[in-house]
Amino acid sequence: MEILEFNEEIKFDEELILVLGYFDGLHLGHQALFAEARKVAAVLNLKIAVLTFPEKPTLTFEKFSPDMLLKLTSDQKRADLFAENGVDYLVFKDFTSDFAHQTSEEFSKNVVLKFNPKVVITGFDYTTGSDMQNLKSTEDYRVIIIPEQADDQGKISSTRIRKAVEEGEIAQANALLGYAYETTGLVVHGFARGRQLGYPTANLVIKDFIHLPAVGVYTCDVLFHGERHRGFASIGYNDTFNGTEKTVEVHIFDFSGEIYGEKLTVLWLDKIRDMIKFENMEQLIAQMKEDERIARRYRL
Ligand SMILES: Cc1cc2nc3c(=O)[nH]c(=O)nc-3n(C[C@H](O)[C@H](O)[C@H](O)COP(=O)(O)O)c2cc1C
Ligand SMILES: Nc1ncnc2c1ncn2[C@@H]1O[C@H](COP(=O)(O)OP(=O)(O)O)[C@@H](O)[C@H]1O
Repeated sequence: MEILEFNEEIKFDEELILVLGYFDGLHLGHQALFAEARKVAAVLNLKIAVLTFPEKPTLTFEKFSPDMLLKLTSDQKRADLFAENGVDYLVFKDFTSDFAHQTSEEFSKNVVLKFNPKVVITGFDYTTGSDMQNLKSTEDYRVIIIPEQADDQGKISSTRIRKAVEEGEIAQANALLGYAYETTGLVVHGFARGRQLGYPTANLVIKDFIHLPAVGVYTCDVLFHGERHRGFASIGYNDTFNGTEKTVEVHIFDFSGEIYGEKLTVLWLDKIRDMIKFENMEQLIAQMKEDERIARRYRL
């Protein structure tokens, strides 16, 4: 997959299938667009381009709050997901006022046609231009609009997934994403208490602007040095020790070694319980033993 910046000069000579959207999380609803794109691309023997934005378009329209920068995936994971979904050209455009204020006709001429598309694929609620129209087929390209993808609770949406993640409903979030929600961080030093508990934990500092699961204890898998290990993790304030800072910590089962400075990816699988403020360390250890049984038993 090639990653490109959309600018005045961009022009594809080959014909393409163009997919349009922001795609936070690339969830099952989004994946339906790419499934269609792959189908059409195979029939027409064309490559797939996606035009997307580095940040959410809402930044251009609404009063800023730092939450608006939070995403379901890191930029790296998002690029990986586009590649897994069959995208050949990932093209980024800053969603500026000028871009937003184009009419749909201008959008078609200044943006869509630069991709030389045979077919353009969007979601049912994707509108273009200041006139907020659905994109329409022209002499140059055919537009396919993918209908709403839903489950028994309604539309599959990034909003629903964000809510599930932030409420700790990880299994639900994963079901809507079609993959395990993940967080990548750098292993840094904590208070060196974990080893006393019998469960050394890699404390993660997270540099990406992403939604974190709710405070609690989770079953997880950990990607580390190209291998996948089962573990359990805690997100919270270490209440038993009167902690004041929120930490993300993970213990990897059947592993020992110094891993400071390493990058780990935690795949959140299921919530085990809420955080508890225990009377003493022994109670915490007893509970963690029970948590370990649950986490080890969890089957994907
Ligand atoms: C699976 C798991 C469950 C945990 N549950 C709790 C808990 O219920 N209450 C609590 O205060 N701390 C809990 N912790 C956090 C421990 O307090 C923390 O890992 C320990 O203080 C080590 O901190 P350190 O890495 O800074 O040394 C849990 C940690 C893990 C890995
Ligand atoms: N099974 C394991 N899972 C996670 N980290 C481990 C494991 N075994 C050893 N470690 C190492 O121990 C460190 C955690 O020890 P801990 O006592 O919790 O101290 P601190 O929280 O100060 O780092 C990790 O950062 C890692 O380098």
